[in-house]
Amino acid sequence: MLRALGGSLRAPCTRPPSRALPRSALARLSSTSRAPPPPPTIFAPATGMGKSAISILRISGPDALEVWRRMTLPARGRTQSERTRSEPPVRRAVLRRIVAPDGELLDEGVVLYFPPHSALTAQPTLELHLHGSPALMQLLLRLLPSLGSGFRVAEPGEFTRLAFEAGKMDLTEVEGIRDLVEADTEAQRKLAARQASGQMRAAYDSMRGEAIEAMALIEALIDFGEDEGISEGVYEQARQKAVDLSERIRKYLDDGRRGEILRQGIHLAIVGPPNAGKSSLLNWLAQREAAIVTAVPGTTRDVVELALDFHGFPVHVADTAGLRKTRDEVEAIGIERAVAKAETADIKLCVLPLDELFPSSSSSSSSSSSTSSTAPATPHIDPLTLSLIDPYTLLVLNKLDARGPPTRAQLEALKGYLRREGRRWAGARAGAGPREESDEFALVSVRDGTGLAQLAERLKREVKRRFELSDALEETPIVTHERHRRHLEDTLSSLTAFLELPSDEIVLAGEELRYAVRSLGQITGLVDTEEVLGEIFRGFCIGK
Ligand SMILES: Nc1nc2c(ncn2[C@@H]2O[C@H](COP(=O)(O)OP(=O)(O)OP(=O)(O)O)[C@@H](O)[C@H]2O)c(=O)[nH]1
Ligand SMILES: [Mg+2]
Repeated sequence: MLRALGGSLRAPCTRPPSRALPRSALARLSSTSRAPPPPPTIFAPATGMGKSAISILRISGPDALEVWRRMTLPARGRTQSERTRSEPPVRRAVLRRIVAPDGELLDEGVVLYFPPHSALTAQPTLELHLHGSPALMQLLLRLLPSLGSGFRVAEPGEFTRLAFEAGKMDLTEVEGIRDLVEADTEAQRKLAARQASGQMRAAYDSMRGEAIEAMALIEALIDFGEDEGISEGVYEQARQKAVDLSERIRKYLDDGRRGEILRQGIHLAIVGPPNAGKSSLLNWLAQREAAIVTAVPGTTRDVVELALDFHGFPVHVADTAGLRKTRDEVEAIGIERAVAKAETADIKLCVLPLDELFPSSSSSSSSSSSTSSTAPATPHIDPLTLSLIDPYTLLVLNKLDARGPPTRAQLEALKGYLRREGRRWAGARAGAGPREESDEFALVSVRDGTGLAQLAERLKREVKRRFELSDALEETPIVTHERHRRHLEDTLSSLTAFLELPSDEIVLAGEELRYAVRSLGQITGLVDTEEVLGEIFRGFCIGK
């Protein structure tokens, strides 16, 4: 709706003068082509479009004060001096009557004025704080264009783009604000706030500073080296700077993609053989009947996904089809999807039913404690399930209620079996003593709830260990966007190329360092950003 309105209100674009035009037309056009056209005055609701206590309409551009002059009047009972005020006070809330250009009273609200130097957009900016009526907002959006041809509805992210173009924000801060608006959970909010506050800008600016220093040394060698007898250690100094910077960038890149994963959500897959209790576990995590549970093995066919706020972390949980050999075409597709999900998951919960894991003891489930003296049967896990167990997999042994807790000897046998099969899993430690056993396997009964609180606690520890941010950026270097990672990788390969060059290839060396400086500048938007700007600002809502 808003987009369509904006499209129809867009100012017609001015074309450059054509040679075929008659003289008079050319003269007219050339007089206007000398000065760039004035920027438009853009407007949009800064708050949601639903009913609310207050909604804010933001207007920014050279003609913003026209709205004050033609669509506001002093509030009832105000002094004479306020009646005659032609300009609003700067950055001070004033109560005004809001009127249509034809004089009809529309509302009474608070008006705030930011002159160019204190407005983020660097343009005169007015905010009307109105009663939160969608009808009123719609009406104002229709009325504003009648104030002049320069008025139009803002495009998504246009206010922020003006702030970027005015140098009031860099690209990382812009992305941080967008992420803050999009944040669903506490961890995402924290990450976005860190970025929006300029922490990452500072880090990337200082990296760029280091690259510039190295480049300046090489440039000095190129310009003056031989003639002016610049001291010998200069090339070595530049090399050392490049080595240090490469090290720093490697630390950033080696973050396990924590930032990107946190922003987009942690992917958790529940995998395991059929009938293990995977869907039951999903339902417990979701606290609702999200997936079908039956006693029929192979109940879940497709991936069932849901998004959770898990202790402040955004988690996408996927319940998957039970893994087994099958001739059933539909089930086989489900299993393929399950494997694909598991392979791209950040964390896996592999659910193994105790009664199938230790088959020989199933007949003596009631006397499991007495079986500890006899050698336990070798546990068995289906090869497909086995192949998915990796250091990011928590092993969940389910159906504790049905067969009693496994003996220590059985758990040792299970560990031995997994190790012989070359599997490592989250919490597995060589020679771990009994005290760590609770970390190695989660023993649960999803049916009666035994062990589930401990499992949730264990999962929380795993998520925090891998994704929690420390407050200081240098302690937990983190890359939040794929775009930043790409530029950092480019920087690193330029620095590596520089370091591999023989010292007499000084011109090429200078060129490689220039590439490095350029790639770092692209992260914050200092250079060559036009192609990425559209991409970044498109992600904003109208009014930001
Ligand atoms: N005794 C017992 N039964 C359980 C437990 N957890 C699940 N079940 C039962 O095991 C059966 C299978 O449970 P599901 O959650 O559907 O198992 P699944 O792993 O999703 O099975 P598929 O979708 O077939 O792969 C159901 O009858 C559940 O009620 C448990 O802790 N103890
Ligand atoms: Mg299931």
